[in-house]
Amino acid sequence: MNDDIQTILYSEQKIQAACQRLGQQLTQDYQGKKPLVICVLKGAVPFTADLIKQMDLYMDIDFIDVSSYHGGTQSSGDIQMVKDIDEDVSRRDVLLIDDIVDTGHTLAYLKELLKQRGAASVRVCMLMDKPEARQVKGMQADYVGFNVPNEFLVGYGLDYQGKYRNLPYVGILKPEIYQD
Ligand SMILES: O=P(O)(O)OC[C@H]1O[C@H](OP(=O)(O)OP(=O)(O)O)[C@H](O)[C@@H]1O
Ligand code: HPA
Repeated sequence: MNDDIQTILYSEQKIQAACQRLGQQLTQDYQGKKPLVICVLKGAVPFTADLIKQMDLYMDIDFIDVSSYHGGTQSSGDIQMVKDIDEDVSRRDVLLIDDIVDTGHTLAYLKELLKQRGAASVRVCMLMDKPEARQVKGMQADYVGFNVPNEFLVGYGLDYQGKYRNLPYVGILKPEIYQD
């Protein structure tokens, strides 16, 4: 699997340092609160697992699964709910955790959903932001680990055709691996 990678952009060490920095900031900002942390499946699993260990807070954790990349490298823009959360979000301080904001369609859908359900506050923590790919104007995360170039990335949760999520780093695939 590692042989399929052309370039490593964010090493395991850099990612862990980002988790530590973000975790400290979140610990300060949510002091005295008990946020409902929502991990966006499947890509945010490694990031959520590492980030919450750096947050010195009481919290509830839930999971939501929405999908718009149907196997390839292009967002369809059509978001489908695959698995909803179990918790009631009304009057909760919600912290949404995802691996990447790219076109912004997923984030726009999730923010609207949580607002409609009556969350007291909704903040978003992303490991990566790809600003050049944005299609939904003004869609931003409140906390960001890295601003990334406009490339299709894999690893640390990010997949290509379901693979590479378990890489401990984020990188770019060799061109011959892509099939679309
Ligand atoms: O800003 P966008 O263009 O909407 O892209 C961002 C979303 O795409 C990926 O999820 P995906 O839908 O591929 O599901 P997955 O996490 O299960 O891979 C990623 O984890 C984000 O949730
Ligand atoms: O660059 C990416 N790689 C994998 N999945 C993604 N989902 C949005 N952007 C990406």
